[in-house]
Amino acid sequence: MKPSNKIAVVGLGSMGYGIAVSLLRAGHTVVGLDVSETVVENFHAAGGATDDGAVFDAAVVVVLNAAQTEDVLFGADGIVSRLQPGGVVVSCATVPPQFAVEMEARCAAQNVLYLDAPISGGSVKAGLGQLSIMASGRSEAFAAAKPVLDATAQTVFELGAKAGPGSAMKAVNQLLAGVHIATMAEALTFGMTQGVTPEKFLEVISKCAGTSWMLENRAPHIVEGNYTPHSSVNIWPKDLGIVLDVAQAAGFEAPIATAALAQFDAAKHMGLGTEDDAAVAKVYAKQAGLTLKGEA
Ligand SMILES: NC(=O)C1=CN([C@@H]2O[C@H](COP(=O)(O)OP(=O)(O)OC[C@H]3O[C@@H](n4cnc5c(N)ncnc54)[C@H](O)[C@@H]3O)[C@@H](O)[C@H]2O)C=CC1
Ligand SMILES: O=C(O)C(=O)[C@@H](O)CO
Repeated sequence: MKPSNKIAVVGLGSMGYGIAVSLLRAGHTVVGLDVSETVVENFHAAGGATDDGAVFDAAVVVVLNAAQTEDVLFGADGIVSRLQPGGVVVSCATVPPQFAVEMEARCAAQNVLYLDAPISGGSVKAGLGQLSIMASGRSEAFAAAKPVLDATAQTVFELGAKAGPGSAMKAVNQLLAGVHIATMAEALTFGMTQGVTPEKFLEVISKCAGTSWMLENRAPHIVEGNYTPHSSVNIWPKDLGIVLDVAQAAGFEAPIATAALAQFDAAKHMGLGTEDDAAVAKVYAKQAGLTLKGEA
């Protein structure tokens, strides 16, 4: 790609918005696309370019799931048809590995490269251009995506020469991440039954061996009673569903991931799907008759 590239970012949510801002900061011309007009307008105000209909060098796709990704790539006005020959799709949503394999083949049929590029680090690191990216794809896809990766990632793991291994590694991460969030909520509310306040839990356990990245990232949301979604409850039935589907296909039992999924499913059924995933604590609080900050 040229020094200043024309890049589309499709999906300006918790992760995509920060990715788009990081690309702007690196000097690229960035068109932000989303079904929400409000976030598109916000991105324009932050320096996003107007879509003039011209072709893109790269499209970074950061929508929620596989169905949305497929629609964005190949549906009506699909972004693949807007890429120049040899342009690249950087596919960042968490999707099943086999889906990534299929998208790579369909892109190749239209002379477009595909990088399987799931992300980790949360919305703050997305905005700072400090994500970890678990990437796999052809060397040409890595080369075409380099300006995007340089602007958005602290660490790019090159996990294979075809799509699939990137998403497989992301599934491994999601097994841990989902279990860690649910376990943090379980321990925090268990502590409340023993007179340990959420504030004291966060202060003490974050400095002890039971801590985790997710505990330190998500427990403050419970302490503050602020469930504005940085990563929604709805992500977890999807991601742990992917984990368990992959596990089942491999003949592998994952009982702890299964238990965590049940807690996120319960949160979703309580109407908490669009809240921050720390709201899984409300499932435990309800069962135990506890009141969390911000709850009536
Ligand atoms: N939030 C997080 O901390 C992390 C999320 N992820 C993954 O990244 C992906 C994005 O996650 P979030 O940003 O949290 O989701 P989000 O729900 O905040 O953002 C998704 C955005 O895509 C937009 N969208 C949906 N369909 C569209 C379409 N057809 N065309 C244009 N825009 C469309 C939505 O309006 C929304 O703004 C997911 O696959 C998630 O699992 C990965 C790592 C961290
Ligand atoms: O950052 C990650 O890795 C994650 O998948 C979570 O923050 C889930 O949304």
